[in-house]
Amino acid sequence: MNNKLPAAFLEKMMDLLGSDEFERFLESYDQPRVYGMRINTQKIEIPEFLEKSPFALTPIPWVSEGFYYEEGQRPGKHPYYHAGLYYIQEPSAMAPVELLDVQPGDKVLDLCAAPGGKSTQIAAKLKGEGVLVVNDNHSDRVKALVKNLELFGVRNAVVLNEKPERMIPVFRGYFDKILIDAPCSGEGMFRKEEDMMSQWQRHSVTECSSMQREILGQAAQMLAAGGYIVYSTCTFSPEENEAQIAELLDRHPEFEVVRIDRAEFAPGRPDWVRAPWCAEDAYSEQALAAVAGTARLWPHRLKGEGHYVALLRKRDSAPGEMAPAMEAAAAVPAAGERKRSGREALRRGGRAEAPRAAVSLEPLQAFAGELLRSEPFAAARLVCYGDHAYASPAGLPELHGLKVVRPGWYIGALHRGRFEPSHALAMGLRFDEAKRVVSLALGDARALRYLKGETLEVAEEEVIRDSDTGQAAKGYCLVCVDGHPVGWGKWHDGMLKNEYPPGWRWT
Ligand SMILES: C[S@@+](CC[C@H](N)C(=O)[O-])C[C@H]1O[C@@H](n2cnc3c(N)ncnc32)[C@H](O)[C@@H]1O
Repeated sequence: MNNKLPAAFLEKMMDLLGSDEFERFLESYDQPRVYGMRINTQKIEIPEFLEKSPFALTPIPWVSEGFYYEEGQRPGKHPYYHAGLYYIQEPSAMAPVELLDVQPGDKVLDLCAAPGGKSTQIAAKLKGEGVLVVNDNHSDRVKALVKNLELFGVRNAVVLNEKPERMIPVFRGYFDKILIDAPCSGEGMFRKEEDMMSQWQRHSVTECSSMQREILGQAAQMLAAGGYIVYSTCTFSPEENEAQIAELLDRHPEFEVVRIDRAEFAPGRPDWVRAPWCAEDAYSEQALAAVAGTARLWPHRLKGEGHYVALLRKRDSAPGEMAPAMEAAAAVPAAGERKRSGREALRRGGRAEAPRAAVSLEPLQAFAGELLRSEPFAAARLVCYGDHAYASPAGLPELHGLKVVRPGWYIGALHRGRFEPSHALAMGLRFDEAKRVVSLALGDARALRYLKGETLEVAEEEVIRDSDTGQAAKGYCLVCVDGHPVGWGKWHDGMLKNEYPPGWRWT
């Protein structure tokens, strides 16, 4: 494969790495690709997953939830995938979130988030506590981001489709942690996606560098004093990596590099911030020295495609720090007023209308009383956008004026006095949070038939329900496979009507 690599890329890597290391780097392109998956610890503990995993897994050293699986295994074709028990992710791409050290309760921004691999990793670390704002400026890519968050069962994420500069007035100084997984020239993707080679041109590095510079400066303004930014790329060029960090340090003296010390990772290369790749003498010596504390993941030094990661801290009393954005006033809609459809707006433009405090939540409350054992949205703020109800994480600033794709966990639709639960609600619940469940064993042929969208024969005694209250079998049931929710069904008279969304079906 290495004979397909762009000549200008090879020439540059030879200059940077020197002949010995360049040889090893080049040989890595002829090694077989490695494959990774990350266990969703929000849904299953690692030992339990390992015990029942149908895949041969070996740990990825730099991420506790990450495992290599073998070529030929197809984790995307398994009911556990449909239950959101793992995310398939390139192993070195798991490093940035690990280094961000997200804790439950943090307010975290994933600024360039689609399709959401790293967002799901952050969400698992938040364990449902705190606020996760995910954003991507590309409206089509945001759809995959929404789907992945729903599949993962994330309850506390807000999805935006915005230009970062428009987010600054809303989120100035708000976040504890920000991930910038920057758009880049993708040199670390050549082995995984050969198309990236044909797209790569020398000038794409220059274009990406100017985007990255802008995004870093914008993110810096949304971080609270004492907060952390992880900046990452899947490319090797110093213009997009060390030079970006050196420039940020010179422009924003309130930032410092936190040294990344992991045996598997190589240090950042201040000596590569030089002509002809980078402007000579453009950065202070102090900033250049600091970038040695950033990290490079090389495909010839570890089992992964390659990444660059920098961990930055904004000092506690940053000069000119603004007050954090104010929390929005509680906005639980009042009962009995008119509803309007925001669903269409979400579908067409990927964007919600402004919330309306006008929809009766009674049908939702009745559904929750009948079906839910726990109060999964108790800590959130219920908001209605048109006919659609969301549980919005508490502590969010007012989002007016922003392109909001999901203002929180999508709970369902309120139509003509009825409530239709969303697929996202099913995926965010646990087995023991529902009062009416149809639980299918992994080996039960009906599990696959459910995922294919078929109606199932289910005997009344198979509907697990609240025996204390003499609950009827008829109505919505949470369908689980091997104890993990996969969607809704509606039971009536020995049949389970399939509510699995068409776009999610097993094909
Ligand atoms: C490397 S990808 C992100 C991958 C993602 N973090 C993941 O793990 O799945 C970079 C993303 O940045 C988005 N992007 C490009 N320019 C942007 C900008 N100015 N603001 C926000 N997102 C941007 C692209 O649409 C792309 O989805």
